[in-house]
Amino acid sequence: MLIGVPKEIKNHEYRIGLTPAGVRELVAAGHQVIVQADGGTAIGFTDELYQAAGATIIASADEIFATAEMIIKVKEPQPEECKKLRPGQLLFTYLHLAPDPTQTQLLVDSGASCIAYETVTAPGGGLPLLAPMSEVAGRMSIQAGAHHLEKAQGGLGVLLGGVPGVAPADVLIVGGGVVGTQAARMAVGMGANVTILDRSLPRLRQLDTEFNGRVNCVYSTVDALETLTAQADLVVGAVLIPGAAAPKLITREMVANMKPGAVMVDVAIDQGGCFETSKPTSHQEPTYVVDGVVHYCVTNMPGGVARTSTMALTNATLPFALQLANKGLGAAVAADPHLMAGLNVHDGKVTYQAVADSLGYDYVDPSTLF
Ligand SMILES: NC(=O)C1=CN([C@@H]2O[C@H](COP(=O)(O)OP(=O)(O)OC[C@H]3O[C@@H](n4cnc5c(N)ncnc54)[C@H](O)[C@@H]3O)[C@@H](O)[C@H]2O)C=CC1
Ligand SMILES: CC(=O)C(=O)O
Ligand SMILES: [Mg+2]
Repeated sequence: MLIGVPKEIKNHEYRIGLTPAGVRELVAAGHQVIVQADGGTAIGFTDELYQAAGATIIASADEIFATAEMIIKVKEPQPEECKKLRPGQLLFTYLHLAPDPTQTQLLVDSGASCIAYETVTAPGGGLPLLAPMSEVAGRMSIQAGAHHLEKAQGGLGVLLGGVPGVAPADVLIVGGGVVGTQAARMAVGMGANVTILDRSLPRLRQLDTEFNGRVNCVYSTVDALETLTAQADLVVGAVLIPGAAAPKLITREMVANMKPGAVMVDVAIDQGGCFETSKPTSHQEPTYVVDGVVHYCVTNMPGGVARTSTMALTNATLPFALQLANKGLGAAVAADPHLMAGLNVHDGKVTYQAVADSLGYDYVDPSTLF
């Protein structure tokens, strides 16, 4: 198969769809890979490294989109990229369609087959292609939160761990999945007083055991959210209903009752955000203030540590990219229901239930198509 890897064009997005090591695996399996010039240069993956791995370097994104049978990317295609997609072409990347009607319509119109990393599933549960970036974003959420709590960044002027004689900061993490767990690990490591809210009791039991009582594990209710947001110095939004728009759990009134200078990091912003006051921001201008509370809502947080993230992402996507390249879309998804779960749009149809429900499309069950 001819596989194309364009350079990412989202704001401050330096990740790339494949590492040179990933290219080498695909080439060894008999495939051809074309990579856009300078696609990975910013993170030390030079054109020479891609060539040494067996890729051909192509100057323009236009040529890659015009010729490749499968496009491997990182971020959801921007409108100019959506318009380059063709019927029968395969797109393998993050999509986050439920909160994004414009992109969804452009992908439907393109006639391409679009697999969303974030809805591919695993036999033991979980989301194997979302997990590595959730690990990164969870860890970064505390780093970003700590930074923006500094006075010069508009924050309250609080040190997460406190010092002997001064109590540590209160960190509230809403959602105890991959992002929430990694955020808790970092916050505990920095000495904060950490509370995780989740709606799943089995998950709260696991977290209680994992953190050996060092983290408060609390069932998520409106009451708990109201009380704990008012006390918090840093709130991390980390809930997910796979493929669907995030529920707005923290209301505008709750934000108004928070301490001025407190910081909220809404990691769930790529699914629309779980705070009523959230709106997407970029690495260039990551924060804004509502009712005195600093909001950090960067939709591509892992792009900030793009070298680590590119390696972590390729580790997870490569086995699926190989299946798709070796077998072609139809045979690959027919053989693997977990990969089929990733198919969000195919040949002008919406093939993921939560996206169809969120945006008012007819849902077409992909298992009826292959
Ligand atoms: N902004 C960014 O750059 C990035 C964003 N993300 C996003 O972070 C979010 C979280 O991802 P993961 O941790 O991987 O998901 P996950 O599925 O591992 O965890 C989500 C958790 O939320 C809990 N939950 C669901 N509804 C809830 C509710 N009403 N109240 C309390 N808890 C609830 C679930 O029980 C689950 O434990 C996703 O939207 C993901 O796309 C992930 C990576 C990067
Ligand atoms: C998951 C996601 O949105 C990201 O890595 O940017
Ligand atoms: Mg995102």
